[in-house]
Amino acid sequence: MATEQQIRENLSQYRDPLLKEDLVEAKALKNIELSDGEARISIKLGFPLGQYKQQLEQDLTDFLTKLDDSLSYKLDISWRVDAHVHPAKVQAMPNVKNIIAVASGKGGVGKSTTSVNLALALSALGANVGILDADIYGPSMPIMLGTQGKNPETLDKKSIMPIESLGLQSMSIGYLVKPEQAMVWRGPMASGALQQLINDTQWKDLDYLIIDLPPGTGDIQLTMAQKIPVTASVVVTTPQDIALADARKAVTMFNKVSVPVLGVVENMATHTCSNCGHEEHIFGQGGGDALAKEIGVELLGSLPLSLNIREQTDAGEPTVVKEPESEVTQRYLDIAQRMAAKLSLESKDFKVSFPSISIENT
Ligand SMILES: Nc1ncnc2c1ncn2[C@@H]1O[C@H](COP(=O)(O)OP(=O)(O)OP(=O)(O)O)[C@@H](O)[C@H]1O
Repeated sequence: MATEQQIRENLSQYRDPLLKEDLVEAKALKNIELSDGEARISIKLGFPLGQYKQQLEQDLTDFLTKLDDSLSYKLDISWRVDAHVHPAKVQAMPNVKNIIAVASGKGGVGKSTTSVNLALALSALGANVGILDADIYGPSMPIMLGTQGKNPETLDKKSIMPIESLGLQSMSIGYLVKPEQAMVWRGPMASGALQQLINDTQWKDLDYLIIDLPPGTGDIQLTMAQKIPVTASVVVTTPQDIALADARKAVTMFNKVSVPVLGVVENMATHTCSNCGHEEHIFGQGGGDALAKEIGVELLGSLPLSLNIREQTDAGEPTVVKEPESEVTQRYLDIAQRMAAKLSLESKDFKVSFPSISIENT
């Protein structure tokens, strides 16, 4: 007769492909109940599951049945995103469980396009997501989300409400000032404006806030990574060597301020012919993979150079919403899920129950 302990042991032999560890080790196993030849197993994961829930249910049932077919298995799989803060950053942001900064070593690699599609992908998986356009000098979020000309409401003359569209909450300096106005701001003023934008926005119950950082690894980026309670980061790169060298700088910057790097996303890795759909590695194969290995981070995934991505995102309907069934959307979903799964394991010993904000009077 099988015991609870045996089922736990069998379960611990299953390595989850997203977490890259077993579910017992990942503290996802919540309960096992045995009665009348049936094992009821409840599992709770720390990231949005989307379609993965059905797949995991099937894979686990098959796996457990193979090891012991004297029982039938009933799986109850659920998820909830936990709030994580880096141990060094004591103060979390109200209503925001996790902040993910998206960076690139240099401009024009498609960081904003990637940020917005990943934010939409996380939302499609079931999470509550916000996006903050931190590119003071070249805000692109209003165009990408089709929210140009919108003005955020203020409640009490201090806090501002995010703009909601396509299921995302968003905030951008582009909603508040004319582009020429911000262009003349110097470094400290730009950092100050940004910080105000971050502190004064009334986000509503976010699982993830994606911050689209300005390109580069200078003072603004460093200040932000230090002053904002960033939980983790993602680096976007293109396969060209020069971009790879710059991407390395971005990873080094996050290491310096002890922000975990969830991985690298390789953008414009291949070219998809808009006539025949043929995919070619125009910059050579495996750049992102090599970089990831060299600096010890994961390659979360690659996106092709595709006319659709450019046209859809630049027209305010990013690919993930415009073509939810497309192969490109599937890639964004896979990357988003890998990213969220990895984040669920970060500083798991430092989990805080949400909300937990400490206010000190000095
Ligand atoms: N995978 C892709 N395929 C085709 N075009 C892309 C892809 N990713 C981004 N682009 C296009 O490249 C241009 C630059 O992209 P984006 O603004 O996202 O880059 P960025 O790195 O955020 O730039 P910046 O450094 O100026 O903030 C945009 O016109 C965008 O539509």
